[in-house]
Amino acid sequence: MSVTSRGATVWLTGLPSAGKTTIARALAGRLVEEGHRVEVLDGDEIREFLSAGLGFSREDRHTNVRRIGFVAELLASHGVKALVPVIAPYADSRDAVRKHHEAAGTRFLEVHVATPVDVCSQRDVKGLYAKQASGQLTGLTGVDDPYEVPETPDLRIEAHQQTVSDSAAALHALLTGRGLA
Ligand SMILES: Nc1ncnc2c1ncn2[C@@H]1O[C@H](COP(=O)(O)OS(=O)(=O)O)[C@@H](OP(=O)(O)O)[C@H]1O
Ligand SMILES: Nc1ncnc2c1ncn2[C@@H]1O[C@H](COP(=O)(O)OP(=O)(O)O)[C@@H](O)[C@H]1O
Repeated sequence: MSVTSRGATVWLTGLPSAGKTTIARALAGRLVEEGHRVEVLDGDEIREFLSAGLGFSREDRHTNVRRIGFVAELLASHGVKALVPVIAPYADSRDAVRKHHEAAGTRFLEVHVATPVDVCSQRDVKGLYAKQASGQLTGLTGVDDPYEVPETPDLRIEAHQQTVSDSAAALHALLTGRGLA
């Protein structure tokens, strides 16, 4: 089987505004150019459709992450590189997704986009950190809601210390090293 037809889920976990989506899309562009089939399962889009009605409680986040993991595995099992830029703040949810993939014999890579909260809050792409600071929002991941840092990710990207293109290249190298690119 060629590397382009080997499916895998690549989960990019990290805080809001860490750069998960930006890096996933940069990697996706490169993989598509090389002939891979790629889907980016973006958290916001999923929450509008597949997870409509779910909030940000621990239980709802767990449900959201497991649903996304289910869809990613289906795609990956059919030869797609499923790139998932979704916060997934709880280790047990991420483990459940990993186990689901292992049970199906589908590759799963966990990537921690480790941008620190002070950098994320300065970027504040969606204005969530400002809302939290002014009391209009509570339960923001990394501020007043938990983010359990992955202990042994397949790759940890210090994304604030390098360019988007460097981060995408590091991810691509991970895939190459695992026989997936
Ligand atoms: N309270 C709170 N905490 C964290 N994030 C919040 C919250 N409210 C809204 N958002 C926005 O929701 C986007 C999607 O979240 P996810 O589905 O990735 O989150 S989770 O894995 O279910 O925790 C997430 O997208 P990203 O910024 O792309 O990470 C946030 O912008
Ligand atoms: N080195 C970098 N790596 C990734 N994103 C960066 C970097 N420097 C600045 N950014 C910007 O930070 C923002 C990250 O937003 P986004 O990718 O939507 O984050 P997330 O999906 O983690 O919420 C984007 O506007 C991106 O252009």
